[in-house]
Amino acid sequence: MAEESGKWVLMVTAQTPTNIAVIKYWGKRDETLILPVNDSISVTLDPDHLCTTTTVAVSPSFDHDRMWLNAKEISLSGGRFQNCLREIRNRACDFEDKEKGIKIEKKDWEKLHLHIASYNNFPTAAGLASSAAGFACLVFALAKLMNAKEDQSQLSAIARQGSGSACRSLFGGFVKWIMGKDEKGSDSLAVQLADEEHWNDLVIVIAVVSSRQKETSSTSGMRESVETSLLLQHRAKEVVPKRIVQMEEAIKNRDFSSFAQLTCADSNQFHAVCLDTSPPIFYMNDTSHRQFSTNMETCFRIISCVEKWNRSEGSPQVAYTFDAGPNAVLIARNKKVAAQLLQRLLFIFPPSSDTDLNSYVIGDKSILHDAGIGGMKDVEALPPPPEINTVPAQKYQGDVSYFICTRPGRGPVLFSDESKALLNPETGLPK
Ligand SMILES: Nc1ncnc2c1ncn2[C@@H]1O[C@H](COP(=O)(O)OP(=O)(O)OP(=O)(O)O)[C@@H](O)[C@H]1O
Ligand SMILES: C[C@@](O)(CCOP(=O)(O)OP(=O)(O)O)CC(=O)O
Repeated sequence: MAEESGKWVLMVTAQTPTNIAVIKYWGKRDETLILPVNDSISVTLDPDHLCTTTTVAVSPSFDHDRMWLNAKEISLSGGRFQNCLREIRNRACDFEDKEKGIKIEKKDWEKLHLHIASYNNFPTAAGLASSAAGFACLVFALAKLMNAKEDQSQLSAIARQGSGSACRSLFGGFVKWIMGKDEKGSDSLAVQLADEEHWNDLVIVIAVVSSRQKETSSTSGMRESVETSLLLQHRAKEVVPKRIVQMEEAIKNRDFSSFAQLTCADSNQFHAVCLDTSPPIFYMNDTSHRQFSTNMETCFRIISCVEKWNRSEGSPQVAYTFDAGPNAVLIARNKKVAAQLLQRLLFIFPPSSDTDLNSYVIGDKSILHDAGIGGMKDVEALPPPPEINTVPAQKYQGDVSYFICTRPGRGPVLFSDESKALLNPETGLPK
């Protein structure tokens, strides 16, 4: 290490996207290494709207590893954090910055402690894949800090040990997590199927029905499904392998009909597996009982709205998918369809009277503009969707918390601009 070893703090800041699975990962064959029972495929979401930013720092003046998540100090003692830290430290290489007088040899990384600060710009642990963006960002940033030479796929195999779905957040666009065969997990990693430009017509609207923490975590939910659901075994062995081939083909050919049909069917089967679990798991609800029926009904209303519209058009316009929570991720075939979708959603789920439209529809505001909606007057004037045949068409004001308009997005990036760092460059403590 450099002579004036107490003086310096070396930092790296990175930003990493979340992802939404269109062929779901549900079930592990190895709990510690996080090896799945089937391949999965996801779409990376635009980090401009949903992302994690993480700063990692190292300094001889730090006396133990520390982490702050969303400005609160959290423990790093959990096995998943420890596994990621150990794997990255094993791959650390020599580093030198002559200007700053910093020299770290491979063997020094073992002894040096880390400070980590991370911020999710969306709700944590609410079924919006915070663990995916979070662990991907941690591993990506640490790999850069420690000068590791691994490529993105090799890094994905480390992020996987933090949270399975995290391995898919190491790439932008369309990503496949190959389940692999190796007992040690060396071949269970993510690969990019196509980048974010490949199918840039797609628009994604997320209906945030609840941002509360869920009752059954994905980790324990899938463990219970592996132990008790026969449908899960059938799904992993017979259904998913065929769907993976079809989904890869649909993505390659930008075949929206096939993409939508597979996405909806796979989401529905994942929730069917949850219901087939003993005791059954209902993810389309909320931890609070008062909200239970409302959230459940909201999910079914969204599914029914999309199903009816798709049927009336004769071919799918929108795909829906739900992870381990009640939030609907809706993928529209293009911007025009997305504007029509938003009109339908705002007709059925107008904001409560005390909610401002600007905070009710966030993310890419151009979709609101394309839908011809500039204010509450335009929302009130929306006609009922023509395919709805109940007269008068029902409205469910306040049943959705807010909508996020986004699109397929890029993979992790590094920030060279120090103003983006979450740690103070002098002290290594949160800013
Ligand atoms: N930015 C982050 N950096 C590191 N770890 C994070 C970060 N954000 C979340 N996590 C970890 O992920 C956990 C939350 O994961 P969990 O699977 O419960 O929720 P989720 O990922 O938001 O939802 P889901 O995976 O069902 O979509 C947190 O308790 C924390 O351990
Ligand atoms: C429903 C899912 O979102 C499940 C995600 O599970 P996690 O990756 O959060 O689980 P662990 O590996 O135990 O951390 C489907 C998916 O993302 O493929």
